[in-house]
Amino acid sequence: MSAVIELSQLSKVYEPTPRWMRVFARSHLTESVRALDSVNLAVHAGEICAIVGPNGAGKTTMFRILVGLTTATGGSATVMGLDAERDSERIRQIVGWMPAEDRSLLMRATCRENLHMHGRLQGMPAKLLAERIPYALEQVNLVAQADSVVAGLSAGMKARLRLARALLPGPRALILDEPTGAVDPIAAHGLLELITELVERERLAVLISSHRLEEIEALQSHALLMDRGRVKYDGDLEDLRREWDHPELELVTADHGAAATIADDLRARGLDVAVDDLSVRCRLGGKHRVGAVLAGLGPLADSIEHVREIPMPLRDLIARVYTTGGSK
Ligand SMILES: Nc1ncnc2c1ncn2[C@@H]1O[C@H](COP(=O)(O)OP(=O)(O)OP(=O)(O)O)[C@@H](O)[C@H]1O
Repeated sequence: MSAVIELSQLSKVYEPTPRWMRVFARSHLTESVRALDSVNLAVHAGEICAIVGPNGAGKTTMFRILVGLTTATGGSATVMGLDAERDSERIRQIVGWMPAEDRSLLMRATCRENLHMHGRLQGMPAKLLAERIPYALEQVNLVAQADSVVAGLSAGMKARLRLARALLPGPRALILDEPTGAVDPIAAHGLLELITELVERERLAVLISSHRLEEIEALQSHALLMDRGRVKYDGDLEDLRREWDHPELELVTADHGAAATIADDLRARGLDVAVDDLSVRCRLGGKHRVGAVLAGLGPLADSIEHVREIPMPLRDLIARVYTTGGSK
């Protein structure tokens, strides 16, 4: 099956602002910035790919290239085989785009009016819009609010209206830049559930960026970890965990003497150990696996009452990928 969204060696360098323009520019570049450096990616129909990375990683630049708002300086970006630069008009008809900062909702207009105006600005004929607006409102559960003024809606509803806007053209791909940015955690959870259902129902290919890692984990998606324009990891979050997780092992012992003896034994095997009352904790990883660590305790294991393996939070897992530069 061929990919819906495909990036091949995609690169983008922002050139320094010419000297004569610096006087006029509010902010200007004195050196060139490599925002994307040979990025490869394939997202298929029905697949969500989470783009994760610190500020300046290149997420927004990638999205803007895909929707034709800026051009690449190397490589290519295609959606359903259409080139993001040459076929940008047609791409806009098959890609729904929800930008991160969006102050473009008309607060005094209704949801329906907002969708109508947006559709017209995108060049959609009125007849087509008359069909698409009720469909888009239904997809995001805003039918009851169709004629409500936007100013009176909750942040979660406003985010759903922005999603409805992205759905207007009947897209095959969705690009969502920080979709839950201004939304409280409960509404954010609802929005992500809605997106997941949509993807399954409509078989959309989705690129999504979020600074909230717990959300990305909940999506159970493919993940592209980026740093300063380069790809650090490309794969399933589950595989990422399998490869990089250094879980914490907690052994709860019967008495203080046993806790101290077990801690000494583990330290002698090179593990970093902390003792808290009857509980002995150590971080696993590398050659240290749970089974081997427990087996190595021999008869000492008889004094263990409870064993718990605590996975690393996704935040720490990703930090490990960024900081260790390849050694697991
Ligand atoms: N229009 C521009 N002109 C010059 N440099 C830019 C421009 N847009 C982005 N950059 C630079 O390109 C790099 C990547 O920025 P980009 O906004 O794509 O990253 P990001 O991962 O989306 O970051 P954030 O999470 O902060 O939005 C940064 O160093 C940024 O300063």
